[in-house]
Amino acid sequence: MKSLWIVNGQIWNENKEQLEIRHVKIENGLIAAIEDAADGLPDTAGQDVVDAAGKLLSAGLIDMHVHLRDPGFEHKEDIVTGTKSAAKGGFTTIACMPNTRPVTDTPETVRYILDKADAEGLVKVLPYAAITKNELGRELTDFAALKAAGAIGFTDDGVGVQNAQMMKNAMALAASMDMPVIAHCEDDSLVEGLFVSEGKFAERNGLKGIPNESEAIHVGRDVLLAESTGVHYHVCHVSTEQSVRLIRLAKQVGIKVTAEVCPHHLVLSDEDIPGMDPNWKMNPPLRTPRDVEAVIEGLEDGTLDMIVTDHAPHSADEKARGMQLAPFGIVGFETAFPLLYTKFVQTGKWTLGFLLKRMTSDPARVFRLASGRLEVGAPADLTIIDLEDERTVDPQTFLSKSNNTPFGGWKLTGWPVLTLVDGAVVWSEL
Ligand SMILES: NC(=O)N[C@@H](CC(=O)O)C(=O)O
Ligand SMILES: [Zn+2]
Ligand SMILES: [Zn+2]
Repeated sequence: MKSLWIVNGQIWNENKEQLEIRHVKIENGLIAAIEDAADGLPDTAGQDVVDAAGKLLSAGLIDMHVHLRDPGFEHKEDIVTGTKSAAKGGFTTIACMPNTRPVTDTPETVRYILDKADAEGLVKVLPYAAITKNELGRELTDFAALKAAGAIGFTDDGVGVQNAQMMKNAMALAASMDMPVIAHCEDDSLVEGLFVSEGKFAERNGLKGIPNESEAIHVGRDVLLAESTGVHYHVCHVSTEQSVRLIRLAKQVGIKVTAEVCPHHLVLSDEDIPGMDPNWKMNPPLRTPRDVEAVIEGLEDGTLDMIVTDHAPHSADEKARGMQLAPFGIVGFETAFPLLYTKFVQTGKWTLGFLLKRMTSDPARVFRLASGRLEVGAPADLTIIDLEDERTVDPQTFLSKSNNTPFGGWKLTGWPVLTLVDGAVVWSEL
């Protein structure tokens, strides 16, 4: 079988904290060799070659929180368009949420997702299964059967598990089978009917806002339940200062908790919302500038382990219903890396290595994935990114079926140009 060489790529050296030019050889879907460019070009006669000169070569990005909407909401997205959109964004592994129709609460639906992703998807798809049947919070799903079918964890993302005993039972059962519980933290009684955060935007518009405690109350409850059950507990889309504080404390006392944060919660606050525009409506809502500072700090000190997009496509019709009635959620794959690169790396706040770590090896570490590292023997899941390329975000060009984003018109730098999964090019504009 032919090998593939990616020559002249710039690879981040974690120890030296700098980019170095390397030639990477791919064989049988794995990284077979990484050679120093100082030794000259390798002999590539008869083999495939991609020239990555002047560009970053990274382990493929990993996104542990996405909505592919398949089965059931294919007017928003499906496994083909969702994985295309992910590939274009530089992602090679994504984990999809179970708030589908039917809810991913049976082995059949888990297998449907895995089979379709295998046959038609462009990137690796890891399905989560629901904690409770139909995500209604009343009755646990069949964890053992769902795990056997290939689910990688349990979550009712989209809604919080309201009942503490239900959550405790779920955690105890998940712990007994070495599976994580992933939580959308939201106390319904504090949120009912509200759609923006407490803060300046709500005040200016005469709206009652969602209080920060609605999220943090669940985080506090759940870290205690994680402590008593010993489960690996993972907190979804952390957005408040209080949640960061609770997770930090929980980690300090050795509770097995991990957490994620979304690009929009790192970059936007409620004060940036331009008006009653549903493309700025997502759950959790954009919080105050103080919360934005806190989640950035949390990500920097490792309290928050990884960045996830929470890619949440909704159709133009659904988003046209106005701020109050439109569904929560924004798409994320095709802007995540350039957004964060522009806002945090180009400004000198983070190193490139830090951003890459939080989007590759950290999610891989937390969820024990084989990919996420650019090293010999690892799967050749790779992304080439043009760090000089500046483009204006045009939602109409998204490969996602949906274009609900607040970032339209933003000038961003650092666009993925080629994505490989198991050594095969799944998307390229090189
Ligand atoms: N994040 C969102 O605003 N929406 C998500 C649900 C979720 O992630 O909780 C969705 O499914 O649309
Ligand atoms: Zn959620
Ligand atoms: Zn979600």
